[in-house]
Amino acid sequence: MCILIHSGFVAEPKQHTSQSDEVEKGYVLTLAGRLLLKDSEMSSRPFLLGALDPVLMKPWQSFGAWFQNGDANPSAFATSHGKPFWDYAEYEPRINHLFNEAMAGVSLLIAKVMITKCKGFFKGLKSLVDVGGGTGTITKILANIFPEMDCTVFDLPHVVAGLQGEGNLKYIGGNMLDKVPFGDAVMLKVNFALYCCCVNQFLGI
Ligand SMILES: C[S@@+](CC[C@H](N)C(=O)[O-])C[C@H]1O[C@@H](n2cnc3c(N)ncnc32)[C@H](O)[C@@H]1O
Repeated sequence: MCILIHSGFVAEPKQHTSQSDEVEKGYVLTLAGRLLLKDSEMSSRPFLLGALDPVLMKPWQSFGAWFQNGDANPSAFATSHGKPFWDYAEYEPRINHLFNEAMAGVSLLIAKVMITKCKGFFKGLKSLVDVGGGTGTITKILANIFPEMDCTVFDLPHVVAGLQGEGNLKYIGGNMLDKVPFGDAVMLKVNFALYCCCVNQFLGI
């Protein structure tokens, strides 16, 4: 509880009992703490479950080997698992699903901040391509708000497999290293950094 209080997920308000001056101990969730609840509107739970999965934890133990010994792998993940993350996720449906859910969870918070703070940016655009757009959480919201804008979610084929676009939203599977279909605007987001900025904007932490 001390660690959770120190990191701002739980608070310990001072409560006085009515009869005496005795102080009762109690804990409440802070706004940040509520993001960890399963049923919270913008739950970060899938993101944490993803980050703490053994497959994604293992690379941290390979950092030493990756930095030293002239390791030519592109990442510590490849050192641990023999291939880069995206190639691994292509053949491991559990990891593909876990990762996509994690991204979709944090994307709701990102979308909320984008439409409250940056809505003006999208006004008047005829088309938009969300490169590396995952399962399209953010783009679906934008497509709804701007029905006149043609929206495309572009991601790896195994990520968008089986997803059906509707109205002004479509999905394209492909590798951005080969070909990116450019629109008026291209969104290319690094979720974690964006997420931290949004938490800061939204919750002030
Ligand atoms: C950090 S996630 C972003 C998720 C997404 N922005 C969202 O809101 O859910 C990065 C995304 O880039 C995709 N990606 C990685 N390499 C790619 C490539 N070469 N071509 C297309 N997409 C790629 C991944 O599949 C993943 O969905």
